[in-house]
Amino acid sequence: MSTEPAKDWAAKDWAAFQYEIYLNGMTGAVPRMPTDLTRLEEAAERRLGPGPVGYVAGSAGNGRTERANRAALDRWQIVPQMLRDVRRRDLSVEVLGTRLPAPLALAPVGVLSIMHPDAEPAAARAAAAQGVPFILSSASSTPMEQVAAAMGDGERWFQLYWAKDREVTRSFLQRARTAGFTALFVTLDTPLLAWRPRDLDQAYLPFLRGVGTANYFSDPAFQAGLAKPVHEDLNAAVLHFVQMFADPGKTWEDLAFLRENWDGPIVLKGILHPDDARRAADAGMDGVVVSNHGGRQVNGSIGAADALPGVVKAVGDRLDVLFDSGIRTGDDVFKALALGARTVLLGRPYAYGLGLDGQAGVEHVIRSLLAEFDLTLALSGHTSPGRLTPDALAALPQELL
Ligand SMILES: Cc1cc2nc3c(=O)[nH]c(=O)nc-3n(C[C@H](O)[C@H](O)[C@H](O)COP(=O)(O)O)c2cc1C
Ligand SMILES: O=C(O)C(=O)c1ccccc1
Repeated sequence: MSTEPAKDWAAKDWAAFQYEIYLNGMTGAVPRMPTDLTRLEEAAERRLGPGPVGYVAGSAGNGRTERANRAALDRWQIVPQMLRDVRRRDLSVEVLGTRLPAPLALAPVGVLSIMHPDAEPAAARAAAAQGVPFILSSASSTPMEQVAAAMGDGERWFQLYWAKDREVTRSFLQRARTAGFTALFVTLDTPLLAWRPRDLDQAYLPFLRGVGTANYFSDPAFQAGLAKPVHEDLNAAVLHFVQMFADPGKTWEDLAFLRENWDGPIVLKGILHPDDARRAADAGMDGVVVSNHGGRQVNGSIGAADALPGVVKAVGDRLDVLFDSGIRTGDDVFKALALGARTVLLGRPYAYGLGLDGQAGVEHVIRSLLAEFDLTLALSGHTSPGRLTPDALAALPQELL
């Protein structure tokens, strides 16, 4: 584990942003985007229309799991403590052997070009500028090598959709390593795409038009499975992508293949059951992301924050437990950390930020969330995310649920 101190600017930046936004009050200049990140979806929809925003906002079935994600966070309340000298705060955390300036990473989100033409490179630059890791999706609109170049000296984390074709997976891992990616996030909850009525009813499925296939279409192992080059038969290439990008046949035994082909940290994304968390630890994995894919896969599944304590109890001392699904505000970050997550990932809000203002929009989202989290931490009597425990929370009284 590295013990290097947090980058100097990191903790100060969120406080600087608090002042910058606050001092607008002297001139009356309002920010270009809402500082309440729960209002971004509505703003993005006005700008971009119902197709792309519907795809990002959408979830599985009738949205029960998305609501469960909110309910699972909302059922906890923070119990602030006073007179604890909170002038000096350090938001840094250690994750996967690396010190991060704050307990936040951008979740892998595919097809970002539907939100903005600058797509993944813009999100990657924003994340690097703020010192926050960007997890690049396998289903990105831009080939991984180009996104890696945009990441500069930021953390390079890659999310793998574990393809049916071994050679494609092997090739992705090799390319990712060559491009300088260090940690691998393997998403397990999407061996099939779920029933998503909003997309079906709008017939808006971007990858069926070839969006989000850049890593595949540029891959020699993928191309080897095509009768004609991609540009000569786009539909055949898209169908080939659809039938091989995921694999419902995988089992725990297959993890050995990834270990053999990746020498950095491996994190399993989409873990909800404590037994699965134990299997991940037994298989020598370095972390898990407690996540239900933002409610986009199993309708009726457990809210992610309701699954978090069980996973932390099962494996919190054996590997790093990360969390996503439903994080929207600073107090959500606080609650997830108090329940035992080491870091949270943010999904939809940064995609909306990208849609509204490109790289600057993503930076606005990161800075707003961390500024709010820093204030929540301080006002609740705490100075460091690593020291939060469930004692900082109380369960909402049953009659108010
Ligand atoms: C439009 C969209 C595309 C996504 N694409 C991927 C993906 O390619 N790989 C992946 O592991 N997760 C993907 N996810 C899931 C996110 O990584 C993350 O788990 C989820 O968005 C977190 O929930 P939140 O949006 O409530 O923050 C996607 C989510 C959205 C909204
Ligand atoms: O939409 C998603 O949630 C997702 O994970 C995905 C899968 C394939 C292509 C693009 C996005």
